[in-house]
Amino acid sequence: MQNNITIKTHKNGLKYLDIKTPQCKAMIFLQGAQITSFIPNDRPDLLWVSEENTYQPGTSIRGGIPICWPWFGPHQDSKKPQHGYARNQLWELNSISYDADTLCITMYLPNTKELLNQDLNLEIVFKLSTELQIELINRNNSDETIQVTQALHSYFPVSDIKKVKVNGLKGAEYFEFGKGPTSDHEDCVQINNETDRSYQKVDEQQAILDESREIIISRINSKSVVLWNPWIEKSKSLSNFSSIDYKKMICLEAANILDDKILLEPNQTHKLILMIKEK
Ligand SMILES: O=P(O)(O)OC[C@H]1O[C@@H](O)[C@H](O)[C@@H](O)[C@@H]1O
Repeated sequence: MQNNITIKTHKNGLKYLDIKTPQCKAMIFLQGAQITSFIPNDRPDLLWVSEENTYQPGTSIRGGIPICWPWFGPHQDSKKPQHGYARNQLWELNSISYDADTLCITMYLPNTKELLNQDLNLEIVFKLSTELQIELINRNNSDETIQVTQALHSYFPVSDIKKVKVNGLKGAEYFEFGKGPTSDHEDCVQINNETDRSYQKVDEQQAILDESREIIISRINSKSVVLWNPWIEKSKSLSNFSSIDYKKMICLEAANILDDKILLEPNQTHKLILMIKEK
């Protein structure tokens, strides 16, 4: 099969890259530079996306990997959007190349100066082969230190949330939002209720152990991990999310938040790398 990359229009007008290579299939929306599907050859999708999505321009798609930037969670100023600007903005496509079985797509967020009133650049690189690699690159072009919190808010599909285990978090300190600190002593974390945890200074690799497969998530320059499932009550207040969606997904997010915030010096660059594959 040849590489086949086309720009298509989804319902309600959102544009996305429809990608087919000999190694994988994928969908990346220009809004939010949001990848919503990554299918390595002949395997099930490694990303989850809700069927409830309305794909409205300006509204974050529920699923795939939304980008939280330049802040994570709610802003002190309640007029500013939860999880920052990047996920709802239109990104520009910069380049597409194919080398050594890997398709490389680079995009950048335009107009960051106007949005933030700060000279901070954000770029993303998708490297697609039988594995998915994403690089999120911040560059401070100003002469002042800039603080950033961020996450690649990955939604993963699971067969049944009650049967899923997550390893790689043993001993790491976490804050259940609003409470903490606490830490896990078990080899694996299991989810039985609403879970919204930020693990700090945590190992660089976790795995989601599902009945029939294992998804391996590795991170570089991402000191925090957010583990999230809204369970039943919280689901009711979420956009683009059905009452049973919580059973079929788990978020394990490559992040730098709370005490792991990034302090970017003038002219400094920070590159977070996330790698996702099936074992
Ligand atoms: O509904 P949103 O804005 O996409 O946020 C979803 C969730 O994202 C998680 O990363 C946060 O830890 C949760 O607190 C939040 O509820």
